[in-house]
Amino acid sequence: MTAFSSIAALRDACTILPEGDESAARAAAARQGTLTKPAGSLGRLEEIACFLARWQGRAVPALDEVAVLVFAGSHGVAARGVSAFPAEVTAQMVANFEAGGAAINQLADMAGARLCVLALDIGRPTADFTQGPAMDEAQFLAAVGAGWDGVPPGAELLCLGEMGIGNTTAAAAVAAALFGGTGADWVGRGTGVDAAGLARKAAAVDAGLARHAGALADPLEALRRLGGRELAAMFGAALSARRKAIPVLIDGFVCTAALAPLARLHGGGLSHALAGHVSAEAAHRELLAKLGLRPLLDFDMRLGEASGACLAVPLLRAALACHAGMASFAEAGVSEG
Ligand SMILES: Cc1cc2ncn([C@H]3O[C@H](COP(=O)(O)O)[C@@H](O)[C@H]3O)c2cc1C
Ligand SMILES: O=C(O)c1cccnc1
Repeated sequence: MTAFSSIAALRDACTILPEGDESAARAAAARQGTLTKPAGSLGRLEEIACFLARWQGRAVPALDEVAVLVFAGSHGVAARGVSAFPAEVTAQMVANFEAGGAAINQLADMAGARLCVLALDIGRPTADFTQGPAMDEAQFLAAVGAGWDGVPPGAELLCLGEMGIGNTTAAAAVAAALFGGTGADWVGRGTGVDAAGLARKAAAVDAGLARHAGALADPLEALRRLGGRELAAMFGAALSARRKAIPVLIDGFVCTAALAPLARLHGGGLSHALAGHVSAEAAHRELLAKLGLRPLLDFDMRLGEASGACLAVPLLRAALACHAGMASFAEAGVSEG
């Protein structure tokens, strides 16, 4: 049983989205106005406190339960020489996640977050999208459903990330389908391909865009035909989080491209999400700009795995420490301006 029995049912779920708790957001903003600091002086920390209030539905939000979900998938397009690493690294890294040896294990620990890794049929790559749809409808809905089901109900914040050799090519193809342009506009070095590898990536994206041209006006079809299981799962998880009133931290280029169809289907589709960082992957800055997302960090990271999302968690904790812990002018006996 998957969460969605058809693409039409999934599309319906994407078009009617809760807008968050306006009164909790207002109460948080009012509280910020009473705290012992000049109005607005904590800048984005204040915005973050109000954002978390809106999406958690309480004036004083908490981050006791932070979940990190990393989805792994295998890509048919990897056979086209689009990555600096062989496809088997995906399964090897899943084992590394399980053994605690990857970057995300350390960053999730440091962030006080619970890491969950979900491998999605990694023994069975998607189809090469230059030849046909990456996933058939059943495969796509199963992956979206795995993401939907993977969100822990009690989470107060969800960090999303991925592992999948070749997936910066899939992400570039999805971004090009949603926002226009050619492969060259959206591909980057990924794991570190050379100039010839970069040209192969651009050519693969262009071939995919041409192959699926008639179907790409539909954001869900773009994700199904050009994406991958871990991208579809991140999309499903972000949609589920929206329904469960759980705010989301987006990771890098791949994660952003995976969630972008939600913004294309619904104007405010990603208003429950913050961009944890801007990745060094070439087109991430542009993709965030297209989505109106301003990254929290700009750290030259280009890893994926939810690493950039996790690294931003302490900023959210800092926002809430001030929001919950500061005294008001009245409590502290400080004169107001
Ligand atoms: C050891 C290793 C660990 C990783 N962790 C994340 N990625 C990242 O690199 C991959 C995307 O880059 P490309 O499109 O060039 O293959 C994804 O698996 C992504 O999560 C890794 C890549 C490698 C090699
Ligand atoms: O920004 C990303 O998501 C990214 C960049 C390089 C490799 N893998 C992921």
